[in-house]
Amino acid sequence: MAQSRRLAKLGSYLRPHWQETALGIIALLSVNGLGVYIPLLIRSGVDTLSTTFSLDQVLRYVIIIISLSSAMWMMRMASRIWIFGVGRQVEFELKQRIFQHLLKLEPAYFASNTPGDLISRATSDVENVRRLVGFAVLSLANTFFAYTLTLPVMLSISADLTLASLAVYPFMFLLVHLFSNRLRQQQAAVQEQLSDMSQLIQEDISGISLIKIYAQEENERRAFQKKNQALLTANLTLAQTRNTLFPLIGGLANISSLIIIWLGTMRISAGTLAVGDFLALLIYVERLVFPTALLGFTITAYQRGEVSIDRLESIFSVTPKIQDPHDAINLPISTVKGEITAKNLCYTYPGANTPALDNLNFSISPGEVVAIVGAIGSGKSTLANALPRLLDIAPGQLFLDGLDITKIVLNDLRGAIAYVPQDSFLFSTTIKNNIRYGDPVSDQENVETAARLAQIESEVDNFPQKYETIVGERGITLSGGQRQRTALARAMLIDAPVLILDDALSSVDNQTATQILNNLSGGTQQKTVLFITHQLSAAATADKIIVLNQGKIVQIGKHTELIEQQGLYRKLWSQHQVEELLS
Ligand SMILES: Nc1ncnc2c1ncn2[C@@H]1O[C@H](COP(=O)(O)OP(=O)(O)OP(=O)(O)O)[C@@H](O)[C@H]1O
Repeated sequence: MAQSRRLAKLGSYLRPHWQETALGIIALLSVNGLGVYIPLLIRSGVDTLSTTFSLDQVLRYVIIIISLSSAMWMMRMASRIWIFGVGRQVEFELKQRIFQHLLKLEPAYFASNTPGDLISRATSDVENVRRLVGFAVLSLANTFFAYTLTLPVMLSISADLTLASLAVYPFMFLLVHLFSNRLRQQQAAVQEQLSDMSQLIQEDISGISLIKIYAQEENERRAFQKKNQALLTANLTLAQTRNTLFPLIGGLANISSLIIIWLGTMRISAGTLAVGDFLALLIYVERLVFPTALLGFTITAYQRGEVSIDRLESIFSVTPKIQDPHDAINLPISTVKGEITAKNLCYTYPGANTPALDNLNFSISPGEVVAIVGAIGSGKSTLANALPRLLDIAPGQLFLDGLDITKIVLNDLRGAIAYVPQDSFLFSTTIKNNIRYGDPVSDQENVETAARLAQIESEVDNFPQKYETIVGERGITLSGGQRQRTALARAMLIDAPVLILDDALSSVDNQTATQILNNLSGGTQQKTVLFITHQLSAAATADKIIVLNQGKIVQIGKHTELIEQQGLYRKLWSQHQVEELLS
């Protein structure tokens, strides 16, 4: 990103907090104003007292200087509170923005952007921007005021001494300039390595059982060591650059103090410089040493923040592909009948060579129970994901109640569909909250009814905490079948006119599956059900079966019709019967 655009972004982060930022900067200005005034007071005190010494005078100077120094200290505190506070606010808002933005993006985005990388951006990159907005802004403003206010006064006291003491500064700025590009690149490398490592940790923790089953601990350990080593190398390279630059800056800044002491004392002994002027100059040079020595840290914080701005903006710049069109049509759930039509429906995954859905045409009447069968990878889940627009389907191909799904308000479309995906994901909360996820205010009775329809009720009753049992990370871990039926109960709780089950009964035994299907047909007279399954005995009970092969519909019909035809369904059915006999 170009420097000007980065600055514009930085400005946009600060704009909502301009008042606190302005107050902080005014406070810094006052700090530096007092920082210039106090040495002048000391000079006048020294000059006065060296001619007419009196204890009263000393006391007066001491009280004034202590009061002004206290005011300066309070102003410095206030500047830190305001500016660091803005940093924290910006951090909060960025995290909020990232999360909200991610929620708007389609699942395909998360297939190509790993959770580890996104987590690292939402944490350590946001942290870097906080330091840029807080520490770097404060430090840069402070350095700027220190120079612009102090230098004119120094020059007015002794131009040649001031210029002599500043002789080292061009070298200092040259150094900073030479190092800044290198620092930015090395900082970016550290951030990348950190993301890589977060991703590996995240993936390994999710796949821990697999690692153990395949005895890959050693390989994973080595892979981690490699990433960790790369991070260490990147951090050390960066530290090396910083450790070269910072002491060089600090050393050069100290040289300017030495120049003042050396030349100043010579002038005092020659009688061409007053002691008060010498003291004031020395204090000023010392005052400049700190912000100058800090310049290295400030620049690092600034550049680190810039790299992170780029990394965050690359998330914000992704526009959600699936969103409401400007002329979106409302479809209140109570009016939905559940008629589904596909006209030449095609879908190709980004980067794939062949379509996952290839010219599908079908029509499903309201209340129909339709089974979708076919070999692995034939496009069944893709079809299930297309209807609630989890995929970016082109307009004019898929219709609900005759309305193009891409024209329907997304929330209305999704509200009309209850969906049980292939992986029965549960949140780490109570069973009750998992079941009523789609309707969080639903009462206990509804939750229990849904659990009964999904055949999970008796098992939940056996848990000590029943529906309050926490599942997942810090609670009971459910079996695959229990997870599936909890996910099924979640879909059953919503009174949606369309129900999509993507292989949602694969982990339950035949008897339970049949019972659930009976509940489904009994309780869903008016629901349109799309039912993906590998269990052909379940498919046989459907009103209609759609047979997919390599993304194409190869057969549509009732079970009794399809087994009469030569074709894929008859082949699958024969295989199924052999499996039934063997089991
Ligand atoms: N995110 C993706 N990116 C690219 N290709 C994908 C993606 N998801 C699925 N595919 C491909 O699309 C085709 C259809 O996949 P889909 O998951 O719809 O099959 P399926 O019939 O549901 O299979 P299964 O019975 O195993 O669930 C497959 O060739 C698959 O490799």
